[in-house]
Amino acid sequence: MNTAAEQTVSAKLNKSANAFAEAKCYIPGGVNSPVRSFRGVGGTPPFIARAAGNRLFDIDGNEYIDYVLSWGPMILGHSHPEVNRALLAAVERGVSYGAPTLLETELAKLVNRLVPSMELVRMVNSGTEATMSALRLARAYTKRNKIVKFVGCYHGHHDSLLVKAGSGVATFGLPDSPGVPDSIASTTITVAFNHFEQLQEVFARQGEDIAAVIIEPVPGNMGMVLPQPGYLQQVRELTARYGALLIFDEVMSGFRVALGGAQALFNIQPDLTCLGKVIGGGLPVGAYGGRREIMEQISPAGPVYQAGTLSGNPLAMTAGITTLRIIAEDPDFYPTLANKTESLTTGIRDQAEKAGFNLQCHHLGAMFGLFFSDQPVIDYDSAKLSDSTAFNIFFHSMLEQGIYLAPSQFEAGFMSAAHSEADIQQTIAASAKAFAKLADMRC
Ligand SMILES: Cc1ncc(COP(=O)(O)O)c(C=O)c1O
Ligand SMILES: NCC(=O)CCC(=O)O
Repeated sequence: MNTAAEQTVSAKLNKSANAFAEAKCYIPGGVNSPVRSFRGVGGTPPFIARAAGNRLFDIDGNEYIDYVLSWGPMILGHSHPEVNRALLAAVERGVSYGAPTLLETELAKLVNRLVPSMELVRMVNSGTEATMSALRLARAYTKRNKIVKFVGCYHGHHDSLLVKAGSGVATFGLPDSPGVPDSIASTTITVAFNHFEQLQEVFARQGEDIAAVIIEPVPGNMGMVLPQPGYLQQVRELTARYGALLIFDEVMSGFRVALGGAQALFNIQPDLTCLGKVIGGGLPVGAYGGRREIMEQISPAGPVYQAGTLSGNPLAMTAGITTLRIIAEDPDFYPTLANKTESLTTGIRDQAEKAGFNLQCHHLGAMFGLFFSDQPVIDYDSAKLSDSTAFNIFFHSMLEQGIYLAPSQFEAGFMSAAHSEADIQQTIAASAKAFAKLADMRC
């Protein structure tokens, strides 16, 4: 699909291409999550053999500076020695018990300390489970059925929220997924992010029926988009006025835009919060939590059922505890990450400008987004206006030069503690070459 850049990459990915072909014989599309397939940008995804620090190593012997970081979790970098040591020791004690452990309380306490709005915390195995369970709880607590979500926000792949979703759904240009019953989709109302008047209108018409508004406070699944000043506060006030719960989906922004997540940064207290990614330190963990009185509705404290054979798994808790302790201990951890992210995005934007391209660069904490657009990007409609062909060519040129970005314009990028100044300069230099290639192709 893509050009010379892609063919050069493919030549370096012979083993991966064969592995991908074989995987497709046994796994739908050859992947266990669609966003890994490179369907949006074309070409062969490198099959990864191992990872260390900020590097990925594929089975063809190529090495990449990684800005995907397993889609966000690896904030300390891959194979962090302290996390690995803790995990190896945990393996020796047995990998799962299906019975209470001290580790679960320890992680819940840590989360409560870092995100105080989460007075009670329930561990699950993924971000999807966290948002799915939070919606059920919100519906039960308010005795209302309708949910409001924002176009281009992604909250996982369960029925209620697979409506006008971002991430892979946006990348592949899918309308709402087949298999989601109309009866469920029709309980989900969608409005544009950053357009408070739309939310106001919805509440004016149906406010008494709305159980919850679920929002990515800093969306990262339509590319990375920033909330307009005061917007999240307005959403908070409106939901409170109508007795609807405000659910912050901080699966991506949690422990990433700041230690306490977007809610700490913008000083907003949601009723419920969903976490995932960083909280598991690379193992499968999600969590939801919030006001005690609401969370006490969850079984067995209350009647709302939610369960999990592997929930609170000792390995996952160990990786999460070790990661959160490390990031919480060092007061310079987030300022350093934020500076690195800013210097990366500023450097890339400067190179784009030199080559005559308009690039919208967003960053907050250790999260960033790049749009090939001369318009401000504030919502899904403006994100869609960006030039995806230019992005695809840029993406493949960067990959060829050993820089691993998310394979879609509708995804965010991530910085880790393991990225050095030299890596950032190498990435900026690679971007200069990628823009030069794009400029050549334009002529
Ligand atoms: C904001 C947000 N919520 C929920 C999810 C779903 O998490 P998971 O993929 O762990 O199910 C994701 C990522 O996939 C996400 O970015
Ligand atoms: N931004 C989208 C994700 O993080 C999802 C990853 C996946 O579904 O594999």
